[in-house]
Amino acid sequence: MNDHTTTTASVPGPRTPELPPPPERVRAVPADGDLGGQITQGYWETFEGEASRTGLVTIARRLPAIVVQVWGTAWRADARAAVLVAVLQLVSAAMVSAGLIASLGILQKVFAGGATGERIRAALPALAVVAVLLMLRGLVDAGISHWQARLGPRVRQQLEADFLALTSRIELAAVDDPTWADEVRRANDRGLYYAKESVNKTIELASAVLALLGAAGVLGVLHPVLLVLLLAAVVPKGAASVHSIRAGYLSAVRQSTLRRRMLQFSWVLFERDTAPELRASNAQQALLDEHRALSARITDEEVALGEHQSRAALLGRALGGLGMFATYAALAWMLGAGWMPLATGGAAYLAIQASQSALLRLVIAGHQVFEHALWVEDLKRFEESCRARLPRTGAPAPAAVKEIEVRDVHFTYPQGKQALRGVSLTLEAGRRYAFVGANGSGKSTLSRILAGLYEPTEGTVRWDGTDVRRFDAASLTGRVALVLQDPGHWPLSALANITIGSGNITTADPDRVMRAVRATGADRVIADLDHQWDTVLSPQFEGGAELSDGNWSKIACARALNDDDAPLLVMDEPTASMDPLAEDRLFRAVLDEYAGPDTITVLVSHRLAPAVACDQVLVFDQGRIVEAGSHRELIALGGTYAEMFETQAAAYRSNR
Ligand SMILES: Nc1ncnc2c1ncn2[C@@H]1O[C@H](COP(=O)(O)OP(=O)(O)OP(=O)(O)O)[C@@H](O)[C@H]1O
Repeated sequence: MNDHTTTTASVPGPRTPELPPPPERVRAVPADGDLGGQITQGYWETFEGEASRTGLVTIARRLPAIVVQVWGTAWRADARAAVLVAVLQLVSAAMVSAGLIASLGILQKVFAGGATGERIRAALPALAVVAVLLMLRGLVDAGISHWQARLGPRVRQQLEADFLALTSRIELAAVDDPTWADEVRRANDRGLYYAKESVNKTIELASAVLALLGAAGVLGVLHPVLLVLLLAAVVPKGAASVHSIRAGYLSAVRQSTLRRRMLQFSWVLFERDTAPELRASNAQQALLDEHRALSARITDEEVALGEHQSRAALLGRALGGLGMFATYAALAWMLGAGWMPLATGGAAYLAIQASQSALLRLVIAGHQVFEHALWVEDLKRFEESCRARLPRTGAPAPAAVKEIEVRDVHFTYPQGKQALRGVSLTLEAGRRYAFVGANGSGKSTLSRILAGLYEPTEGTVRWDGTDVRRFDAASLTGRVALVLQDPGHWPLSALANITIGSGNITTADPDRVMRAVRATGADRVIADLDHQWDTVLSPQFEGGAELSDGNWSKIACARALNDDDAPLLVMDEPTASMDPLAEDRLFRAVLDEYAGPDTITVLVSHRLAPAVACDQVLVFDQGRIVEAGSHRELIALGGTYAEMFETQAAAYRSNR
């Protein structure tokens, strides 16, 4: 036996500090002002800094890369629709410009000298061009709607698929990180939506630019001064819009933590999990008050933002109105002074109208693309950070293992809690191990490290001498059959709830499944369901069912045992909710039937009866293994294990 797993004397862990009595006044959530700081300071500061550094020039510089990214997604989603939408939008914009030029031709003919009939006849060809263009544009616009209707949903599907494929694979430690929790919500709620919308918005922007170039070109030819004056009319409005977008964006980022906290209060008020206890403890009012307090802070922020935006819009409009007044005044003055013939004046009026509407479209589209670009950037930054936290790739983990060596393993959670402080042990095939010890002593953490869900912060885990970091992470977890302390309640059929343990919800090996459900007692649970194997284990589906906690545990254990090729079986408190007979039956099945000569079996349990049957018991205390040996050896040692065992045994005896 390895010297790390022989009987050891108790090692004292770090001292737990004294707990002072609680204050009379309870704080259910961090005090006012702490929310933004304590919970999210890290990401908030970085992000806010980033947003405030993002000026118009930077955005304009980044825009091409974003457009390429967005259109790359559109291309992957539906290449034909993407090309057609883009081309048709551009054709439509070109038609608007051509229509304007033809309209000018009509005006010039109508205002020229000669008899009215002749003038009308002279204008007829241009009129015909306008009519044909209008008709064709109607057709082109119908084509755009048709292809956009195909493209939009497919882009959404592609974006969601990319996003979920990435976020569902990211290493588990990242999911524990509260910064990630904020970012993933923001990316899901905003980033995906805006990324999808930005496909259309970039087209609108391009078509507005073309329309403006056409109209402004005409205006510039008629009189360049008009062009300058027109700019003075539109720039203030545009600046006000951009300012409002920036303020809205920064406000949304500021509120994201607050909103998440408020949503948590909404959920506990109406979700099923908390519904019984909410009513039993009459906690509704207390939680409603907390919700109201958080909601009031969001309301204040929204009101302040709305007021700020409307002030900016008012200023933009006032200045823009002055600019527009100056443009028309200049036109009138030119006509009055005889600088411009009436026909050209009419054309100029048309061109001003067209330029104004194109400029307005440009401002709105630019406004939206700018807003969308910030969120798309945010989404892309988030996806990039996820890519950096994807589990490692490498050689496939071996199908069999004779010895797993854990050497001086330390582990600290992202929240800063040190859960393991130098754990060493050797696990051998064909042997059964029991992890026991106080709550919070690190048993589950080590189980998850053994299962490949976490990587040690320090130290190594070796499979037959090979550091597991050389193995592909997914292939390693695939070699471990695992029952978690808090197993997933999958809203899937009973059968899929069992086969999902090996990553599969479409096929089953009937003999293997039957053996697993018999071993755990899940056979009787499933037999009792209305649609047996096909019953969806969620009451939120019609015909679905809810199981008791103990019965859920039987399903979770069957899920792990169905994966009986796995050389490592880890069961973390599998029987915590089971009745004594079910527990006894499960442990017998695991230890006698499943813990074969090629399997390393690890049981984590507070009930010590199965520890007696294990080959080795490892006692955890404050992140360390303080005792290791067989049941007999540890009883003889008279340490923590002996005390725990005697206390439990005495409790059972005294109850007889
Ligand atoms: N996801 C997490 N994020 C941060 N800290 C965690 C996380 N999970 C566990 N911890 C902390 O790590 C320490 C070890 O927890 P662990 O769950 O490994 O203990 P355990 O021995 O399995 O306890 P129990 O007997 O109560 O199941 C505890 O202090 C716990 O609060």
